[in-house]
Amino acid sequence: MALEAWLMDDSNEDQRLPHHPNPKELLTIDYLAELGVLYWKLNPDNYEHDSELGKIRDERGYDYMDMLDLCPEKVSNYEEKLKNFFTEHIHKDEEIRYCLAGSGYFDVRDKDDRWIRIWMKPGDLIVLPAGIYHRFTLDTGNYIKLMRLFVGEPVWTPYNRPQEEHPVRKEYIKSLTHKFGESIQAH
Ligand SMILES: CSCCC(=O)C(=O)O
Ligand SMILES: [Fe+2]
Repeated sequence: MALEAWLMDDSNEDQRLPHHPNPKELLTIDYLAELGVLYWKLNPDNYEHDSELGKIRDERGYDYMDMLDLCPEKVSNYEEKLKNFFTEHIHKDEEIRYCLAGSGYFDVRDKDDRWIRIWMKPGDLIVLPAGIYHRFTLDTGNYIKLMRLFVGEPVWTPYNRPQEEHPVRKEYIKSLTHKFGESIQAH
């Protein structure tokens, strides 16, 4: 099963609901690629000995790895962390997440500043580019186990929106402009 991503509706319902538009319409991997979002489908049962994962890590320099098991028993300040994850932000570096169990939603802004919802399930590995506005929420299953990857010493610092003057944000907008021309708006 390929990755599922869609344009979110703008209802104020629970963030853990899918927020599918009516009619339901899925976006393509190419659409995400245009935003700089990368995606791989891997075998999550084999993550400790997976040569495909090893190859991606080698090629992209992801030498750091740890696990985030998002349940109240294993995470300190669980509620606060979830609240922060759902606050729109950017990072100076890529955000690389590999879902090993459970599921959840990564929301990213598209070039027209609309929310795209990406449903992460076991085997889904995504890379969000530095400077893209995004947020994360659990879905109604209420559980996810993620592998976090990074190049070198990890820095997880979020910079909450607005960050229009942040050099990394500007760089990201420039990369979009190269792809889409001048029609894209700076927000
Ligand atoms: C649960 S990992 C995703 C949340 C996030 O955007 C972050 O950690 O920066
Ligand atoms: Fe983030």
